[in-house]
Amino acid sequence: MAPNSVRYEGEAHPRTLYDKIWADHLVHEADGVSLIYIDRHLVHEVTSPQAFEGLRMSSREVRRTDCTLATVDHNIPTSSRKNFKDTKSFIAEADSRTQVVTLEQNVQEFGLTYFGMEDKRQGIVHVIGPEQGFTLPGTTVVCGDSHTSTHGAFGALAFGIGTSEVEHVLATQTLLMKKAKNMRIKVSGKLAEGVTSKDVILHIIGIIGTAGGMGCVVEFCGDVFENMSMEARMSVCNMTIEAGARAGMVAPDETTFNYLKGRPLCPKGKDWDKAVEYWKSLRTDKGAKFDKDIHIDAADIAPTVTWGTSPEDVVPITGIVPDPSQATDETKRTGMLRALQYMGLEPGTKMQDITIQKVFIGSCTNSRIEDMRSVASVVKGKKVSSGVEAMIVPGSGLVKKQAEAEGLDKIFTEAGFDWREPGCSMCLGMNPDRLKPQERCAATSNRNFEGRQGPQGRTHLMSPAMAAAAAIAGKLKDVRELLPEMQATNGKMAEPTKSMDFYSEPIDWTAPKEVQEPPSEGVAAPTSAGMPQFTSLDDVVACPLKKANVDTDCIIPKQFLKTIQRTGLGKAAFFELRYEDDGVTERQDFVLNQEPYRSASVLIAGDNFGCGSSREHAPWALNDQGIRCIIAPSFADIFFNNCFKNGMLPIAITKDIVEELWTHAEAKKKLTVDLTKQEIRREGCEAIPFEVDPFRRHCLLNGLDDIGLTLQKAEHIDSFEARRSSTFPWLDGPRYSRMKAEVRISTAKSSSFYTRVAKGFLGGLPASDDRPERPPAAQEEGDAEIIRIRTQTVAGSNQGGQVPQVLITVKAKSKPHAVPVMVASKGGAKEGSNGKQGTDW
Ligand SMILES: CC(C)[C@H](C(=O)O)[C@@H](O)C(=O)O
Ligand code: SF4
Repeated sequence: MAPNSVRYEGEAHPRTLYDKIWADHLVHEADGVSLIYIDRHLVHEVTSPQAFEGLRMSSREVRRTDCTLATVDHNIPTSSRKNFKDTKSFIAEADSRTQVVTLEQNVQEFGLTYFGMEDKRQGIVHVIGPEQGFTLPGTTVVCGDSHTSTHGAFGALAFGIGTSEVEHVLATQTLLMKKAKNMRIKVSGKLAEGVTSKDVILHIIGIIGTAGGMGCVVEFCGDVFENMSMEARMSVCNMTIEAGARAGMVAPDETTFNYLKGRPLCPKGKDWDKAVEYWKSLRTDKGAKFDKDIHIDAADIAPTVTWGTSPEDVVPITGIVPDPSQATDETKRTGMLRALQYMGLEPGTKMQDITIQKVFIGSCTNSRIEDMRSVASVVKGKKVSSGVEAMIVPGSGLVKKQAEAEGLDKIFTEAGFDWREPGCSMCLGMNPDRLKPQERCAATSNRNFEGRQGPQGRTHLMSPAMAAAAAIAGKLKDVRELLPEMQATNGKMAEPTKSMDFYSEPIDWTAPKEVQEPPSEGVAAPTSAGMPQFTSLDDVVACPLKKANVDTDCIIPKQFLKTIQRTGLGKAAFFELRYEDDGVTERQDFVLNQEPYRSASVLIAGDNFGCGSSREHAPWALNDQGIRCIIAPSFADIFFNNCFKNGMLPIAITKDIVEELWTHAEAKKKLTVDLTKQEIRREGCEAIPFEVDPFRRHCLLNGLDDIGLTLQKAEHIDSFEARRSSTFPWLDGPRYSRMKAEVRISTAKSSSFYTRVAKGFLGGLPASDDRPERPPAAQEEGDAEIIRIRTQTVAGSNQGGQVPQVLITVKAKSKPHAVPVMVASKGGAKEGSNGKQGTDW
């Protein structure tokens, strides 16, 4: 099979890079919904516990352990690990510890490769993927994290997903999706010295806004991106999510191939040649259509900084704090006033007059080796201004090691910087690194939302070079003024001392540990039936939340992300808007604290609701607070998606209607949201029709979960995987063929035996949710050993019907790990996941 992208090259229907990758990953298409295969799944501790628990509850396994890579980054302290014994004793904060320990247990139980705190490859999930060559051109890459867009720098289709989708990918290696629109952002010309990739992306967000890329996959092109290093491209793609697009990408080229060659998980030998040949085909065809097109001149870009609480609040460093009275739109003006008050700034203040107390260099945007070099070139031989605390947090253990090999750590510490261990650190402050209230920080991270780096903390986003300049000056500073001095000390700014050899040092791709018996052995738990239904909300109060760009950090701040449950988050909803600083006293000016809105089940909000982080904790918190439906002019893509996964209905409707509904809600009048008829009704008014995707509507009305539905398409996934193995052999992990062989060894001798066991098991399957016991006689036969028997229910072909199946996990006695074999089902579904019994799954 030729890859789809090659087959169409140059034909009558020119296609974009995104179109091609999409086509190469299409497993199945029906009713306007596509089942897309996922090549690479990165996992971290914050968004995975509930997903693994979901697998456990429904007795499911991780389908492609060889395509899944886990690490810890958000919760871990970045203090020295010299005395590290284990996570339990190292992480002082109880909830953070629980989340990390839970991941450790999950990777053990499900047999996943894991870079834990003792592993030098541990780091921020978006730094380690590319570093290992796990991220490859032409692949689909997902993670329960919005900055997965980073990996698009390699010409991959990479995007963040919610926890329900994490579970979906773990179980099926696919996602149900709708194709996004194509958007092109072209930046032509040459960047001036002192202007970096971070300035480019901040400038772009300033122009198109945080909702500018909504519903689109962005392709960055033009000489500026072509001339960028991979690190710089990653910083740009990383912040595509801040521009409202779920994914951003740059076509792979020689820079990409040079970066990748020799990395531990990259194809080798003939596979490398074959891969490069395919990767070269991954370019947008001449004449391909983009739904949105933006052109920017590189000469217009200056070192750029943020002044407010949204990444679109940018000005050149030579600019001033803007004046809200100049805003044309009322919601915008109110937003600006609030931002200035929060940031403690006066309109008209020169940006370079703003003094700072903290500097944070790190995060998945800017914690790679080039960023380290860039900072070193500015601070070499200088001192951090007195009264400023400055920290540098490398993105991974390998970045740290390389920086130290290059002597950069000495430059930092001599200048007065605190040189830390890798992690997300003060980007989000889920670990102990946080701003104090009112502290002002020059940060290289990607979000300046209220409370992001610590409650009441004030964040200015900028490039590593600019943050370094701020550290030295004690206030925001134009790094270009330092250029002559820097040239005298360093030669050229950020001159790369290229040392790829370091990265190509052979590293073993950890073999998973022996699969352990899970605690919930044999539990027959509801799966598809677990999703609440949504039909209508009759005669209910709606709460008017007259605010645009409500981000998910605002819907639920970081301190509540440490739970390993999906429930109990109601109190956390809008925590900082809702409570005074004591966290208990309600703010009277917040609408959800007023009657009758306190118990509202419908929320009517402004544009771009739910932007920012992919945290599914946001819909969980709203749901727990009693909100089942959100009406807004537009939604951020990931949040929108996450709502449906929790039986909630987001309705996108025009601004005029939203304003009309605000007035109606302010008059405390009731309304009905009817999904069956797809309309909003108010007494004495005409019904307002709304659009909802037919597939999602069907799932909501029937309370169906996607995983159950997808598992009905198992044979499509099987045959896609077989095609993928022959067309893109480099995408299968080194253990994959062994895994398949093992199943054959295990089952060939005894497939009828397994079928007998399974049928006997199904025959005795109780109607209730009593726990059937594993028959003790069925422990082993021949070379194969049954290590786990579970029942699971999947949605049947009849709407909403539940079909029990038996999943037997077997392993060859001589081989180290286990593979699930779905052998029989009851109630009309075919036997075996691939039409055969007990083989090859
Ligand atoms: C915790 C995670 C869901 C979140 C994200 O999606 O971005 C985090 O990384 C962030 O930066 O806010
Ligand atoms: S944005 Fe910050 S918190 Fe989120 S993954 Fe990146 S470094 Fe971690």
